[in-house]
Amino acid sequence: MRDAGHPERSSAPVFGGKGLVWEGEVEGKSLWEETRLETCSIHVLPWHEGPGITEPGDIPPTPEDTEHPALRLYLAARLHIPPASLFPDHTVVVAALLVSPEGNILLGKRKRGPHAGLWEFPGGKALPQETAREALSRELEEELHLRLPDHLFRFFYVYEYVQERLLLVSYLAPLLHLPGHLEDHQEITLVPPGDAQALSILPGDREILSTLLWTMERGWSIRWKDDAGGRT
Ligand SMILES: Nc1nc2c([nH]c(=O)n2[C@H]2C[C@H](O)[C@@H](COP(=O)(O)OP(=O)(O)OP(=O)(O)O)O2)c(=O)[nH]1
Repeated sequence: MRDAGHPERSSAPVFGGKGLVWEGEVEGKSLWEETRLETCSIHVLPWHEGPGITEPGDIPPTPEDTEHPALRLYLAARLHIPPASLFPDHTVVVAALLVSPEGNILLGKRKRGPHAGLWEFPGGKALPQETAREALSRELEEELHLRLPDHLFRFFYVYEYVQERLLLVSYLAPLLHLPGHLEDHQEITLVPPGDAQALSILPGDREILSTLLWTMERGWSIRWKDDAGGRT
């Protein structure tokens, strides 16, 4: 795994902070399941200009066709391209926002290391050859013996730790079952996203949560509705 604090790297931001992609819905159906990108409308929150919406047809076909880092990572996720391969000078960390049927989010309290005692989302560093889904599946299995559902990515948020050259990418997914094992965490909790902000968490996670609340205040639900492979 690459060292996030490598001294030879410059600290110029690629993002200038953060980026959000939220998939829209058509007739209540998550567009993640749509295979045709041209039918998809997504909300993008550029870090400088405020919220914006891309219309169907505006979405570039591949990550190479856009300079927009959040869109690049979003397209990589949809097209099963390893996210770390797009940003070879960065460490890419994938984190899962796992939502219970009640709408609570799962957090774990770190057992060891520099962040011991802090709450975080399950996840870890993506290996260069891994897709986001593969990296998350591996981390969730290793850390918590948790199975990753088929439904993923309706909320997709990128936070950059500029000095560390670390990109924290979060993906929303339904929590299918409770963890069977705690490897890296001393305890876990399930809390409403608003309450999670009162816990001791890392800066990137605080941004993720406040952006999640921002979207929820605008009526975007974090709960899964139904259909193939998901649950209500
Ligand atoms: N897992 C996780 N890491 C986070 C979160 N928020 C956040 O800023 N980070 C940062 C902390 C670390 O600098 C980095 C992840 O490191 P990690 O230690 O979890 O990665 P890893 O599981 O692959 O562990 P290792 O093999 O490098 O020890 O991302 C989060 O919610 N979950």
